[in-house]
Amino acid sequence: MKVTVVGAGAVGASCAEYIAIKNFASEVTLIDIKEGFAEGKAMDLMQCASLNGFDTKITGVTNDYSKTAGSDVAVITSGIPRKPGMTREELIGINAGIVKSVSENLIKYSPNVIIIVVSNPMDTMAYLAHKATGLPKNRIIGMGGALDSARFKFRLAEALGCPASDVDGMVIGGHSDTGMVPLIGKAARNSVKVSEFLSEERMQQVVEDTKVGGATLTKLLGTSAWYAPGAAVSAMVQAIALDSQKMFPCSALLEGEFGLNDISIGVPCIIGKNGIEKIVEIELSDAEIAKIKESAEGVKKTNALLD
Ligand SMILES: NC(=O)c1ccc[n+]([C@@H]2O[C@H](COP(=O)([O-])OP(=O)(O)OC[C@H]3O[C@@H](n4cnc5c(N)ncnc54)[C@H](O)[C@@H]3O)[C@@H](O)[C@H]2O)c1
Ligand SMILES: O=C(O)C[C@H](O)C(=O)O
Repeated sequence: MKVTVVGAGAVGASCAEYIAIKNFASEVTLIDIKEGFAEGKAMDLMQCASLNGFDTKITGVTNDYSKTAGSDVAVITSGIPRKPGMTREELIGINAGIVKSVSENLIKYSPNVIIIVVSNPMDTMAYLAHKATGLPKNRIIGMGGALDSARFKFRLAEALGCPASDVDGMVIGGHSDTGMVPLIGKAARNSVKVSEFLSEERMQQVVEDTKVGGATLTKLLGTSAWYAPGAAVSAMVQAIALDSQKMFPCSALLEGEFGLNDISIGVPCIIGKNGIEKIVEIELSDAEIAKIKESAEGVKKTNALLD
């Protein structure tokens, strides 16, 4: 499998590194607009091959899309990250133009590619990639929910005093500080609902900490996070490569699912060799439905800025 990662910055490089370490892809091409940057990152990563025991060939290229030809999967991380105090939505002015031109360039050389959109504001950027490319809806996947769910599990494990591997939980809705919907009522520790262990107040704290997970890290780091985002993307690419049929919440173009239309937003999806194999319409409580509808209104407001 050939994977292109657009943007060799913090998230792009982290994603390339995790893909290589997991050793499931034959080739990763990093592409960036900054002269020599992707080449440098690729060389640095390739010098890890003998140390970390991977065979994936990583190459870097400056803005030459012919070198991305024949990619099975492309990950778009190009664009600016937020600074402390900013929202993801404030990035739209710069990132929309980047994501549009990158998507168009990618499909010129890789007509069968599956695109994973990471750049923020991610749900709107995924929607834009659909509009710019006209690709079938299974082939454009927004990454947000996989990361938000990992952060939810981290916060749940912290509250429960247990390893994250004991915990199951999912975040749907928009990938924004206010729009995320952590499904706390369904979260469990080894099949036992977390409400058996945690007070209502503590569960609410977990929900709130999860929703501002990205902002909390941005404040600490001075820019947004990259390790968990890179790991989340690589897990999705792996599910495509191995046709795992694994369920991740992803930003998918909806046509009536969950009562929503003409929007890309986080919902549970089965990921396999065709990208989004299926959107899973899980049963939601009335409160959860109200929250996802409110979240969708927020995403639609941001989408309207594209016009
Ligand atoms: N969806 C998520 O869960 C998630 C998680 C983390 C970061 N992000 C987003 O990902 C994006 C990247 O974050 P980062 O921390 O890697 O930023 P970064 O600044 O470290 O890297 C971005 C890279 O994109 C490159 N770039 C800019 N325009 C380009 C173009 N037209 N073609 C190719 N490359 C181009 C830049 O030169 C830079 O190297 C941001 O928008 C950030 O908000 C999203
Ligand atoms: O928080 C951000 O701006 C980056 C990303 O969306 C994240 O959740 O880490």
